[in-house]
Amino acid sequence: MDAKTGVNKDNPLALKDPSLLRQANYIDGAWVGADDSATLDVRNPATGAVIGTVPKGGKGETRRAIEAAERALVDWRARTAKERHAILIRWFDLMMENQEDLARIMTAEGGKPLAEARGEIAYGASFIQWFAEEGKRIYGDTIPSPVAGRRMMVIKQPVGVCGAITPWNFPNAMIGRKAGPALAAGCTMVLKPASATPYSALALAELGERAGIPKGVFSIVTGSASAIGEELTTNPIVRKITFTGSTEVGKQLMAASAGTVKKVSMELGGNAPFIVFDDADVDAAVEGAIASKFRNTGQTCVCANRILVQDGIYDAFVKKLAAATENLKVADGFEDGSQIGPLIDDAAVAKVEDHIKDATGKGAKVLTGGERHPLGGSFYKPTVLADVTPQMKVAREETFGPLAPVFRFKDEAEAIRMANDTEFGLAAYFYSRDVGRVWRVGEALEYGIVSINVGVFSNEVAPFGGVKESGVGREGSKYGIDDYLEMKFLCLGGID
Ligand SMILES: O=CCCCC(=O)O
Repeated sequence: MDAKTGVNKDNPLALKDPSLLRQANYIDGAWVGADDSATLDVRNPATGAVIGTVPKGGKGETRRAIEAAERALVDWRARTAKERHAILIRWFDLMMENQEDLARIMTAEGGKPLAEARGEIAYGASFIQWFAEEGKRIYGDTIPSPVAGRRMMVIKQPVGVCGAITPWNFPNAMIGRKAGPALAAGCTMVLKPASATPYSALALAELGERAGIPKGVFSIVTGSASAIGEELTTNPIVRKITFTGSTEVGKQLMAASAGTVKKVSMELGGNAPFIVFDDADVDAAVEGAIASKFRNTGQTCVCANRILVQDGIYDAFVKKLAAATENLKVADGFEDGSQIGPLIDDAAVAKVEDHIKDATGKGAKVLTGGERHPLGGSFYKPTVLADVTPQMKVAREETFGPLAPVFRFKDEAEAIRMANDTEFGLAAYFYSRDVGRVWRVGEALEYGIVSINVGVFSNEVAPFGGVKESGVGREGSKYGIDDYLEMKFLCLGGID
């Protein structure tokens, strides 16, 4: 037993509170199996070992969760923001009190290095705390009427029942970022977590129940993505779909939601450029590139996907980047000091390999990595490629793995052209110490987020979201609650 954390190091899933590892669905305030008792295995990607099972739910279970959410909506939206705030703050407190157990569950099912997993729990919880407060600030408006004898007002009301689909790469934080604003606004939610990482979601439902979230307000259905997704997107009771995941699946969900004209929030794929100009602080840029590229083993929609470096500093930059990459510790997420964990599955490794093969076949050079890690399974060595060109697959597709391809550019105009030459528009990064360039490039990049001289920008107070095929809507920040509200215009006459 570790004296500091109280956790059994020989069995990392020997939790301080074992009842957080829930292997059932949470529907209408009850812990239940699938109707036909079918289950799905959940595996640890570091070892391939089965950790446990969860119900393989489908349309019927989802429909019941939606109907429960509709019943629960009546009372939940009628409560004061202050009452909802009290429950959400209890939920936040419980998440932070159980940070270590929640992080261990996340590392076991998603492979994320434990230090990063702890950080994600705090990040996910911060959305619950932030939106608990923002729920108290849902203001309306009055409008001076152009017609005598009338009064004009705008009020904001909860959208209603929301369907949420969350990814495996941030199995806690993406729930906080969706459920926080939804519940604070007075909406209810049915959530389908990724099949690879359901336990993080179920643990949050367990803590939500302890915090006093009423039955039906927040249900979780694990199981078949197609069946659950179909019910969520076609059931007319559901008024909003919120999704974080690939652009391909996002488009399918948007098309399916069109039949009942649901509101949608989509946080989709990226192809983030990371531009380093000649005038940058090269050491700071290398540090930022490592943080951005290798966060969550490169499996983040905002990870640098294309590193664009200006001619004058290209050689110095790639040398330093390769050296820093070589120093990263690849290990099981539970091992002390692990910085690069396993990829989520074999398909993810195959994509990295395909991008490297394509690039080296067209002239790119491997500076470090470029092969599977001796640990085996889905561990891959963090890799730096030099002499990468726009003709290679890595220029167009999101690798979603520990591969840093470094492109070369001549001047500012070329860098902007290369950076914007993609259908995606989520996050972009650049390093420069020229204040004029900072404004010019910041304004010219066609992205929802532009991070300047900073490698990791995410937090609960900032708006997160993309343009072009990277998505619709914003999460987090004072704007994030708007996606869960409808505006109503009240026009009052006949009172004078
Ligand atoms: O893959 C994208 C999830 C969001 C990451 C972040 O919030 O920084």
